Amino acid sequence: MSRTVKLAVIPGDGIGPEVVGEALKVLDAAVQGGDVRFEQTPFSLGAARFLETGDVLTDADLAAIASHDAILLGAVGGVPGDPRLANANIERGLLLKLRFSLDHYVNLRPTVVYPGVPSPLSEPGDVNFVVVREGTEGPYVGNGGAIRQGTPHEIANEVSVNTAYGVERVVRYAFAAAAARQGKLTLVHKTNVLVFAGSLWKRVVDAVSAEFPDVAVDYLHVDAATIFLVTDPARFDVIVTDNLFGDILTDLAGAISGGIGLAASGNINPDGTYPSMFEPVHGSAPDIAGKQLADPTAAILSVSLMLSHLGLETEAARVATAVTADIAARTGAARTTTEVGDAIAALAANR
Ligand SMILES: NC(=O)C1=CN([C@@H]2O[C@H](COP(=O)(O)OP(=O)(O)OC[C@H]3O[C@@H](n4cnc5c(N)ncnc54)[C@H](O)[C@@H]3O)[C@@H](O)[C@H]2O)C=CC1
Ligand SMILES: CC(C)CC(=O)C(=O)O
Ligand SMILES: [Mg+2]
Repeated sequence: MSRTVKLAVIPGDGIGPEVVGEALKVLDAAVQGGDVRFEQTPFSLGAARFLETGDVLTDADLAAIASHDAILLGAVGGVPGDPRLANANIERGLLLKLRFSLDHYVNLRPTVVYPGVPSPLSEPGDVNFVVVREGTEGPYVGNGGAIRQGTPHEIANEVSVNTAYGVERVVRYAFAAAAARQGKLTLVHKTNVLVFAGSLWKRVVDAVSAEFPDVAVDYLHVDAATIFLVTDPARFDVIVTDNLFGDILTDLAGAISGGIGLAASGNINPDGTYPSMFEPVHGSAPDIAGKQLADPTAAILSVSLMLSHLGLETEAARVATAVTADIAARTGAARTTTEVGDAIAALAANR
């Protein structure tokens, strides 16, 4: 029986359109000749759209996106410091609004060191872990404000919101992920200083652990976690952490595993009430945009995560295998964004 998947595509800004173009090329190659068809709807959103129209994300945009089965996003955001974007708040008004409105409470960020990949680690070892980052709470909720702004007496607050409901559901997801993997869960927080939020996270992990007796639980303060991600990343299986720590740790995870151009992610609504959204971990990289210098592999691997989420495991594996083969064959010679996409698409089509 044939199946149609409605895919919302948000290429975004900077290198977003470049990497999404290659990711869609690989998606086409991976599903060609099969029973599943991706019906794509492009959405022009991001800094460029804001500068043109003044809109960031309208209610109509959100409703239209929500009516799809899945979302593929490149990256959004302009050149940091661009005064024309000072009041736009693209990241919060677009990216975070999508994550919050579509209840993407699991931000899933796997890290693997692929064979042959140049890693800055002297001994990368068996690096294969996944960060389960909370996606709808923490300091990113926009609960804050400033008084006496612009004066020497300014006070700016940015409150981290952690609810028992929000923490429990992501922790439960992380335990289930660990149980299905190597059976090890590491909570990363800063319980020694952020005592209220930290206490909640710790108590929830302790309580949920009773339901998963086969999962070994570990705890690290976030500063120590950055040490071990560099010196002993093989110790990690599943890391569960809040929105901010997860954001920071996963750029580091990208860097130790061959570069941010390889780091994929899924913003998951595990309940299936809303479409999940897949995107590379990286941003819009204005410094290299338009130069064919971006590595599209992270966006391509995000397509693999999307296919797997949609239950299309054969197609997901086809993309992942093509990426693995391409990475293993990399010689260090520079290739354009398009050349990398073409090579991986050819491998994904060759079966
Ligand atoms: N999910 C999203 O849409 C995100 C958006 N942003 C936004 O992106 C803009 C730029 O942010 P930055 O802090 O510079 O982070 P960034 O991730 O865009 O870039 C950091 C560094 O990584 C490099 N890089 C990123 N992706 C790459 C790729 N695929 N291949 C090769 N090199 C790559 C860039 O050239 C840059 O040197 C900002 O407006 C920021 O707010 C940042 C992070 C995530
Ligand atoms: C712009 C941020 C909200 C997004 C980000 O850096 C991320 O999700 O990794
Ligand atoms: Mg980030």
